[in-house]
Amino acid sequence: MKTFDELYAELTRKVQERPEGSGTVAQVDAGVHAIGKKIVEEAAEVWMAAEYETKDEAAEEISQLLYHLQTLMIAKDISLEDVYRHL
Ligand SMILES: N=c1c2ncn([C@@H]3O[C@H](COP(=O)(O)OP(=O)(O)OP(=O)(O)O)[C@@H](O)[C@H]3O)c2ncn1[C@@H]1O[C@H](COP(=O)(O)O)[C@@H](O)[C@H]1O
Repeated sequence: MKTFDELYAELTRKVQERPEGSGTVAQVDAGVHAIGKKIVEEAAEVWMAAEYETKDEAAEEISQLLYHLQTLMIAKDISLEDVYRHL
């Protein structure tokens, strides 16, 4: 189990170190347009899961959406503080 902040730190490290086989590195390299499409897809999956699937399935879809939002943040050099300042 990991927190939002811990995942962000892990993904940031991965993108800096570029380990072989990292999906995150591939996502960030694919760029903002590709990540944006993934976010829209994942958001729709969250909506559908919340309407028609179990609580646990909805939670899993939410975790995937949060992951893809973080890849966009990293691709755009947006820090946690940049976001939290608006909460
Ligand atoms: N939390 C996640 C995570 N959530 C979602 N995803 C990605 O999002 C995809 C889920 O999308 P879908 O359900 O739409 O599945 P899919 O359509 O088969 O996916 P694609 O064909 O589009 O890749 C997964 O296949 C992963 O590629 C994630 N990929 C990685 N992480 C975590 O990120 C960290 C770094 O991962 P790597 O960079 O891969 O080492 C690790 O701690 C991982 O657990």
